[in-house]
Amino acid sequence: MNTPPVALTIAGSDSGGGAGIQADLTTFAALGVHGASAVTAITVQDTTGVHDIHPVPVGVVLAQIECVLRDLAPAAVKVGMLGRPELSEAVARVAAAGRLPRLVVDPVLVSTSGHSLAADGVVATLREQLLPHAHLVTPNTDEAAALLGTVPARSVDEQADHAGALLAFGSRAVVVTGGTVRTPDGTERVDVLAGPAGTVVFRSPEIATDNDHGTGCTFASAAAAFLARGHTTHDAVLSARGLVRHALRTSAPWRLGSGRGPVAHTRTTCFEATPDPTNAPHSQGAPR
Ligand SMILES: Nc1ncnc2c1ncn2[C@@H]1O[C@H](COP(=O)(O)OP(=O)(O)OP(=O)(O)O)[C@@H](O)[C@H]1O
Ligand SMILES: Cc1ncc(COP(=O)(O)O)c(N)n1
Repeated sequence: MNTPPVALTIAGSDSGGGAGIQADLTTFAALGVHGASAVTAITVQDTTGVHDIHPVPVGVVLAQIECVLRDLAPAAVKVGMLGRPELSEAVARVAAAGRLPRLVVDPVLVSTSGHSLAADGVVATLREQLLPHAHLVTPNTDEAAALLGTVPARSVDEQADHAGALLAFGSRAVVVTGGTVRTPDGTERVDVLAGPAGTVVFRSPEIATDNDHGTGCTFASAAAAFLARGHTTHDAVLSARGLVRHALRTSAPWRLGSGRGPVAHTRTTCFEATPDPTNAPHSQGAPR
C-alpha cells in the first residue's frame, strides 16, 4: 500500500464535531490523506452556537506545528481559526520562512451561528502578514468584504471583483465562496476563483438543507487535501466543491443536534465515484 500524503490543519477545535479541526481531519481521512493537527483554541460549541473559547498559548501552537513539520513533512497546510492577532503573526512568520507548503488560508472570522471567532486585529494581520504567503485563500462573501473593508458582494461581478482585489494582497489564488444568484429555476450557489491565469465562476443549484455547519472548513480542508494529492488549484477547488455538495446532499435529511447540523463528512469517501453534472465551471481560464 502506498504511503498517503500528509496535510496539516492549524485550526480550532469544535466540540460539536461540525467545523474546525474535527471537520478538517474527517475530510482529510475521507480523501485518503493523513491528517496532522495543531490546535489553536478549544471552543465549547455545538450545533446551536459557540458558548466559550479557550485559546491555546501561542508557544504551544507553534510547538505542535514545528514537530509536525519536522517529522511528517506535510504536502499541504490548511489554516482556519487563529482567533488572535499575535497567533496570526506567529503563523505568518513560519509561512514567511517558506515552511508551510501549499498553504490554504480560510480566514475564519464568524461562525455560522453568528459568534465572533476572531479578536480585533486579526483581519489586518491576516491581510498584511499571512495572505502574501498563501497558495489559496477561501473567504466567504462576508470574510472577503471584511478583508477588503467594504460591504459583501451582491452580484457575481462584485464577487469576482472582490476575488481579484484580494489577489493584490499577494496570495497565488483566491476563491470567494458562498455567493447566491436567483434564477427562474431557483437559487444557485456561486464560488469565484481568481488566480494568475484568470477568473473561473462556479455556479450550481443550491442544496436545500439545515445541515450546513462546517461547509467552509470542509471546503478549505478538501482543497488542501486535493493539493496534497497533487491536483492543480483549479481542480482542487472543483473537487472540493464536489465533496461539499455530496456532503450537503447526504446529510440533508439528517437530524443531528437542535441547531444547524453538520454536513456529512463521514459519507464523503465515495463521492469521486459519482460524476456530478451540477458541479462544473462556467468560464474558462483556470489558475494553475
Ligand atoms: N446550501 C448549499 N448548497 C450548495 N452549496 C453550498 C451550500 N452552502 C454552502 N455551499 C458551498 O459550500 C462551500 C463553502 O462555502 P461557504 O460560503 O458556505 O463557506 P463558509 O460560509 O465559510 O462556511 P462556514 O459555514 O463553515 O463558515 C462553497 O462551495 C459553497 O458554494
Ligand atoms: C473551531 C471553529 N472553526 C471554524 C468555525 C467556522 O465554521 P462555521 O461557520 O460553519 O460555524 C467554527 N464554528 N468553529
